Amino acid sequence: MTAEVRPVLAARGLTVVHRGPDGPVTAVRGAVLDLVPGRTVALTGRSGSGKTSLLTALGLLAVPTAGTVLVDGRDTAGLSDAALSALRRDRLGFVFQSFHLLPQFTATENVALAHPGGLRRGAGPARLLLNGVGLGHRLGHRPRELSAGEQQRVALARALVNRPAVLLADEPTGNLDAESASAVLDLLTRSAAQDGCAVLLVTHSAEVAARADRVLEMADGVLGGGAPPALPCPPAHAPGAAS
Ligand SMILES: Nc1ncnc2c1ncn2[C@@H]1O[C@H](COP(=O)(O)OP(=O)(O)OP(=O)(O)O)[C@@H](O)[C@H]1O
Repeated sequence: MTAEVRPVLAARGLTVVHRGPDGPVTAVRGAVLDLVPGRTVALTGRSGSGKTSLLTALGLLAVPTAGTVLVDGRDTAGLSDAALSALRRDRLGFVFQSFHLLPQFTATENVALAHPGGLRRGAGPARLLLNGVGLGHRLGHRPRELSAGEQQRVALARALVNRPAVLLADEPTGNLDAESASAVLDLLTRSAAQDGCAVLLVTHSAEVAARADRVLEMADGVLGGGAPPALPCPPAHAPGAAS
């Protein structure tokens, strides 16, 4: 019998309406979603279907128009900006389409700065993660001295260095060749399997989606269902695992 696993991040009736120049645009319509420790969910859908809007609301970066996001079973509606930012820092990791790396810092420093121990204590873990995504030879490069795909991998390493409970990644393999994409996917699936991280990744690639435990499709703001996870329950040490 499979033990029930509590979601670390959940959406209930999540609706996002943008105010566009020509009037409101409903980007997400009542999404319901559970992300559980140790599982990877791929989110697919055509351009403009609402994937980034959903990710942004799930990541507590924008207040939804309706519905709510729960972190560790706790409703985040009405939390102060400080409380939301603490939840983002302590529980969530992000990889955005634009990487938001700090231009004056090296690859190692960009990753280490996101480590709870700061630059000094984070440098070792940062180097390990950068090696894991094939950037061991670019540790001292600043963002402008890196290709787009290399910057994307630095952003992924930065998102993982504080061992987040949830990783939200917007097309983390979008700029990568097959070999680099495979290294990134290995790192993501390893983070899920070993650290119990719940991963949600937006992708246009059928190959990437095939490596996820579950695939969900968005169409015109509606989040469709997907095949249930094929894997057995996540590791016993994962937070939130029911006894
Ligand atoms: N800030 C905004 N103001 C107005 N409309 C917006 C805003 N952001 C997104 N939209 C609209 O909301 C819809 C969903 O956009 P979103 O970026 O979430 O789609 P997406 O599925 O991530 O697309 P892509 O695959 O191209 O990145 C689109 O029609 C878009 O034009």
